[in-house]
Amino acid sequence: MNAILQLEPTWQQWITENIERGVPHNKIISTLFERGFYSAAYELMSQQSDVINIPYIDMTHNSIELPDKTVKLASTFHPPFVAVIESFLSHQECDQLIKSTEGKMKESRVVSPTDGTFAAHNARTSLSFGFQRSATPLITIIENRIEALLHWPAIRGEGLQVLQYGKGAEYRPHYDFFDPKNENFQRNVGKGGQRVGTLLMYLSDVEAGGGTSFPKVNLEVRPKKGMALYFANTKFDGSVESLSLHAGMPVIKGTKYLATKWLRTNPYIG
Ligand SMILES: O=C(O)CCC(=O)C(=O)O
Ligand SMILES: [Fe+2]
Repeated sequence: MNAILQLEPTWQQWITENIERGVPHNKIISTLFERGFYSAAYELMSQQSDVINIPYIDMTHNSIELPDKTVKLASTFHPPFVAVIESFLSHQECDQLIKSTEGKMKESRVVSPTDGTFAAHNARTSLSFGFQRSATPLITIIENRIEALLHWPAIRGEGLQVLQYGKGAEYRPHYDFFDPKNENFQRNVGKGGQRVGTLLMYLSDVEAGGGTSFPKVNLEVRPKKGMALYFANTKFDGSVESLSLHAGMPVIKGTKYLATKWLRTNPYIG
């Protein structure tokens, strides 16, 4: 059964009447989000191609057909919007991506809240390497897959970052969006706008620890090689989603490899 049919008849009628009256889809979707009818909102988003201002996943089926493979939508959650996609990358693609960073990994950096520059910080103790967009044929394939999954042009994305967390390494609770109240906001959004969403791709299994946790909503996703985790950093109206606070939990046993894709509002020129 589709999501709109699962609504009370009065809501179904409300949607039909508003569409017939010519109310812009964006307005209807926005109201559905406000009222907590997330599935119906996403269903409406996937039925029309007007300008949609957030990335979205077609949740009408449990599998999603992407240009080069079919993936499985394993779990969804709201709010904040979180989706888990199984077998997004093959094991071979994961291994190849890790291999392409050999000898290139450096201490990860974070955007400093005090001056907006990138600097190493003890809140993020992984090693990382940042690729340019389309840096390798495999990265281009992955970027096209992300574009199709999220209905978001590849150009509105930063280059892929590959991260390596050894034992004890973590990324403490943080937001991926740039804080509009911070005076360095303009400097960070200047190159492509806000970071509207984040797609994490687990490149390895981890024996213990290393989950991605969302402490404000008591949710934790365990790493699984090839699995992807998407979460929205902003709401439908573009404002920041404070529930998207998240952390890479310390690795207890094993090594965690991850690829991170940050999506921007506008084309990102790196
Ligand atoms: O390591 C994780 O699970 C989270 C990574 C993360 O938050 C990020 O790269 O922005
Ligand atoms: Fe993050």
